[in-house]
Amino acid sequence: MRPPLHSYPHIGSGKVRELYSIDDDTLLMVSTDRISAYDYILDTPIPDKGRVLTAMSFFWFDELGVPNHLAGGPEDPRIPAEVVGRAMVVRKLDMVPVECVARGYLTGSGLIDYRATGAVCGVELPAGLVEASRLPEPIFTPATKAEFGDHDENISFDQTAQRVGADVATRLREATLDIYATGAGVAESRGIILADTKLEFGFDEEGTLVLADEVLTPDSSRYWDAQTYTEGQVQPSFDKQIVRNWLTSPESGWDRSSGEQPPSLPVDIAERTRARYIEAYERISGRSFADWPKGV
Ligand SMILES: N#Cc1c(N)ncnc1-c1cnn(Cc2cccc(F)c2)c1
Repeated sequence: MRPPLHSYPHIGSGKVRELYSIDDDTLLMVSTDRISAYDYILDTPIPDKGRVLTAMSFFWFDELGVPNHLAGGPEDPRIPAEVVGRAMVVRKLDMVPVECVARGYLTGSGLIDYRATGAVCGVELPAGLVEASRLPEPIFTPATKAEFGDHDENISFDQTAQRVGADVATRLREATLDIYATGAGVAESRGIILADTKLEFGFDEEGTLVLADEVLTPDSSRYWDAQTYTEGQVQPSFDKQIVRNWLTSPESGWDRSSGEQPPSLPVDIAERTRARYIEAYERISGRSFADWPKGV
C-alpha cells in the first residue's frame, strides 16, 4: 500500500516541481505538468509533461553512470500512487549553492554577457560570435541560485571558488563539462543539439560529490532540432516553441509587454506540446514512453 502524498511534509516549490520530506534522509521530488513560458507559469497544464521529464532524468542518471542522489526506482513503494511516474525518491544532500551550467552554444544570458564583455563568466571567447554560435569548446558558466521568480546571476570560476573552495569548484567544473559532453554526444547522435544545461550537485553523508536535481531535461537545458539549426538567429526551442509561437501570435490576443498573465492554451497547442516532449524523450533515450509507469 503506497502512502498518500499528504502524509509527506511539503518543503519546497519550484516553478514546475514540488519537494516533500519522506524522512530525515530522504526526499520526494515531484514533477508537475506545469509549463513556464516568458517567465510566466501558464495556467494550462501539459498532460504527461511531469512523467516525461521524470523519465528523462531516470534515463540520464542511468546513462551517465556518475554518483547521483537517486534512492529508489520509478515505482519505489514510497512514491504515492497519485504521482507514480512523475516522482523520484532521492537522498537528502548538503546542496552546493551554485547552479552548474555548461554551454556549448552562445545564447541567452551568455550572449548578453559576451556582447558586453567578450566573455561569459570570465571565460574569454573569440570575437565575432553571434546568436547561437557554437563555441570552440564547451564552457563552465556557473550562476548563483536565484530566489523564486528571479533569474540566476552568472558568476566567474573565481567567484565560485570563493563560495565553495577552489578544489570543489574545480570538481564541479570537471563534472559539469563531462556530463554535458556525454549528453551532447548522445543528443547529437539522435539529431538533437544540447545547447546548454544546468546541473545541481550536493554532498552526501560520506562527503562524496553527488549529481542531484533533474538531469538534462528540457526544463534544465536548451534542446534544439539539429535539422533547423542556423547560426545567427534565435533557435526554436525543441519543446516550448509551439507554446511560444501561439502566445506571441494574434490568435492568443496576448501582449507580452503588457505584464498580464498569458491566456489559457488551446487544447491542440497543449497536445502538440505533449507530443514534442514525448518525441524528445523517445529520440534521446531510444525508449518508448508507453512503457513508463503512470499513477492513478
Ligand atoms: N535535488 C535535490 C536535493 C537533494 N537531493 N537533497 C537536498 N535538497 C535538494 C534540493 C533542494 N532544493 N532543490 C531544488 C528544488 C526545489 C523545489 C522543488 C524541487 F523539486 C526541487 C533540490
